[in-house]
Amino acid sequence: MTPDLATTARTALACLDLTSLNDADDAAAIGALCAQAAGPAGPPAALCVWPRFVAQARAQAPVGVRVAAVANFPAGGLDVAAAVADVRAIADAGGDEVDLVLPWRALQAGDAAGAAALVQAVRVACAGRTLKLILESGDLATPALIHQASLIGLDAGVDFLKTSTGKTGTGATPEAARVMLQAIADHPRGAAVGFKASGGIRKVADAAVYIALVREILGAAAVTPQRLRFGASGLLGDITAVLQGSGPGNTSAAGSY
Ligand SMILES: O=C[C@H](O)COP(=O)(O)O
Repeated sequence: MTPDLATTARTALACLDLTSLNDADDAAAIGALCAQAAGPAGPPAALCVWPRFVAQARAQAPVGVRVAAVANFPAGGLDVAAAVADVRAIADAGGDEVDLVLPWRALQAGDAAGAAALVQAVRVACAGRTLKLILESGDLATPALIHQASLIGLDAGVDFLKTSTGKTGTGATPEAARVMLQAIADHPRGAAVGFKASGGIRKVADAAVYIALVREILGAAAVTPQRLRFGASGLLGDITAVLQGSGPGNTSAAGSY
């Protein structure tokens, strides 16, 4: 049975990494993000910001909302020391989660070992924190490369596979999501790994597509913030509109998955 739009909106909110990763971000922008997280619809799963804003987000986010920050972002280079420095800055500022960009261009060029080495080094550097690996699936483009990138993350011990930075032409696609989800399902540690759709997700109807894929491939029990996230800078508005339009008593994020 297809969940109704309000149920989908509640699920999307509970699994939302409310994101602000603009070059022009300043303290006011992060303050506004934290205010959004405390809005009438209810709290998201996390905030996702630049490393320099982790301390402010930590101080201003509603209780229970996790703080994520990006590393090796957005370019996804091969500089291990710089990526590890990003992680250390996030950890020192109290961040809970790291969203790391895979060196996807290096992978495309045939340097899978170099890409894997950076992910492995970051996994060690952020031990104890949630690590999401951004594959930049829209640019990897082929199922074979998306699958290879997924295995790099799964073998390195990441906690989530994430589609996109939202900074290149193509963001999340159902086709790439299916490849990533199947890689998770087929991997020995897959039961402990989640999926994060990001890049261009603006409507609850967009989120419904990925919720259905997670339910189909990982099972209904995986449709929780522990195994499903949405990285989005422009989804909360539609979530709020759907929940407000669904009548009184439907503004809580708690809801069936
Ligand atoms: O998760 C991180 C992405 O930057 C979000 O992409 P978006 O701005 O298209 O929602």
